[in-house]
Amino acid sequence: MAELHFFTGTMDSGKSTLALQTNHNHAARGRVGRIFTAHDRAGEATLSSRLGLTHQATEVPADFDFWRYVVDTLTQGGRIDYLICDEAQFYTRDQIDQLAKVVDELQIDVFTFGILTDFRGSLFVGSARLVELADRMQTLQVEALCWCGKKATHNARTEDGVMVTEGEVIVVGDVEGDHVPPSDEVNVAYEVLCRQHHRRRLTAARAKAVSLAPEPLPFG
Ligand SMILES: Nc1ncnc2c1ncn2[C@@H]1O[C@H](COP(=O)(O)OP(=O)(O)O)[C@@H](O)[C@H]1O
Ligand SMILES: Cc1cn([C@H]2C[C@H](O)[C@@H](COP(=O)(O)O)O2)c(=O)[nH]c1=O
Repeated sequence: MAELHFFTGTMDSGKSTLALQTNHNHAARGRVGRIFTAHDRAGEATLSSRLGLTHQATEVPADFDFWRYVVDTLTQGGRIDYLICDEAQFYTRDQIDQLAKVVDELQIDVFTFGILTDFRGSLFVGSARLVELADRMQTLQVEALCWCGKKATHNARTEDGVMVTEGEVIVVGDVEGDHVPPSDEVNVAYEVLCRQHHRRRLTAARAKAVSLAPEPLPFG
């Protein structure tokens, strides 16, 4: 029986790596798949892992119809055994419904990968629908960690180093690294945090600044 799988975890938990590994293992056994992604950091129509692997993919804009794509391919004599769908948090509700229909009506396995919640801690549209429809939902085993050492559960967004909770939902970016933008641009980055530190807006940099601040003198 074909199934709709949803693999989830915070940013930097290995989802894209697993997507590429899943494709590799199925392709190695002669199965024929198609790879999709949306707004990957590496650019359009690319599925990229931080471990260095990349693969050409089909970009999924909001008006892309998975059902039509698969039916058209099969009608033209093509073969599809499975779909790999990365950055699935960005897919629309309709697109997730189409993926479920592909599984049920065409017996094609669908493997989706994505983060659950946005920088505010709210479910992404695509992920919410996957939670509702997936046959299997699995959280990645390699846990990303908050600066305090606890399991990270939230994806914080920073602008010039300051955590923000308002703005556009979709802003492509990476967990903090060496990237330094031109001085006239806002430096948007992400940092994974535990719930408590996300709630308190306590990023690693702010925690460090607070711990280095001199103690106030006691009043006599
Ligand atoms: N230099 C490195 N050495 C070893 N592992 C790394 C390195 N950089 C990133 N990783 C690992 O790569 C994984 C992130 O890969 P990726 O598939 O891009 O994550 P996601 O798609 O979930 O954002 C994490 O498990 C992280 O530990
Ligand atoms: C939290 C959050 C993230 N994004 C973007 C940032 C990255 O480009 C992707 C996540 O990619 P990853 O492979 O899981 O690291 O999503 C966003 O647009 N909005 C957000 O709120």
